[in-house]
Amino acid sequence: MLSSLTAGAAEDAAARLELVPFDEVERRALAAPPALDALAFLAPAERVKIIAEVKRSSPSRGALAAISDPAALASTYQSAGASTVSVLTEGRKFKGTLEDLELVRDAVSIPVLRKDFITLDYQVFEARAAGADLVLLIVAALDQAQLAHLQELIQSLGMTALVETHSADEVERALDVGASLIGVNARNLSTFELDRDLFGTLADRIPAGIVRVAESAVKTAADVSHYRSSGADVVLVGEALVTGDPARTLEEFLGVS
Ligand SMILES: O=C(O)c1ccccc1NCC(=O)[C@H](O)[C@H](O)COP(=O)(O)O
Repeated sequence: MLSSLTAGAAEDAAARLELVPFDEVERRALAAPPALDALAFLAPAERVKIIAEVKRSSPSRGALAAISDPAALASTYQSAGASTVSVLTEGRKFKGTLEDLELVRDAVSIPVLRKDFITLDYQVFEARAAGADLVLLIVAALDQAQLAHLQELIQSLGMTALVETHSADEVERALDVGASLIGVNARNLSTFELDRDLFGTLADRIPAGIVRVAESAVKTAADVSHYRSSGADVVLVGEALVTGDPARTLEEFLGVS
């Protein structure tokens, strides 16, 4: 599944490249207002921080929420205490768009993450042009040379890469390219199996000074608490927020010490 998602996202980017040539998207990226310092917003603190996701649909769960106004949802997240908003921009399975990201960018003053299947420089320039401060890099979708190159490109544009892992070997690969923000996704992106204990088994491999993000599979505040007690600085939540009352749910999750 991961390889088909990645191939589909690259195909869609190639179609957009026909409309907006590479040089133009690069020019827009370089002309965009500077990116926010996401690491400052996500730095370890006394309380857990939350990246709140705009998620309409997913391959594992199908349609989750209509979300006709992503900007309003993002504003709700910010008011309820989110430290960053994640926007799924993949269209085929997640029903997201880059326009969603632009709308969210204009609505909030906290960092915005482009969550997609990124393999191309073009997608990174698109992210910056749309106002993203962070870009997701999924280690399993990239070889080491691509990972190093994209991480460097993201940094050179003033953004931060959230480098996503799912095994000890992938954490090593993230460290090798100098990632400063490492996510452990509880979801196996090929089988969709969820393992809430995976973060705890990998957290010690991520040295102090690097921000640790536990991603996916949060249903209740007890799950946030579980990640926090296993060493998470930040927890990334999608489905539980968009399918419930986003403000109340987020406030409840942030109540975890
Ligand atoms: O969510 C999916 O089904 C999925 C399937 C394949 C690749 C990626 C997928 N999701 C992306 C994410 O990692 C999540 O949207 C994110 O971590 C939030 O997860 P959740 O809180 O469980 O909605």
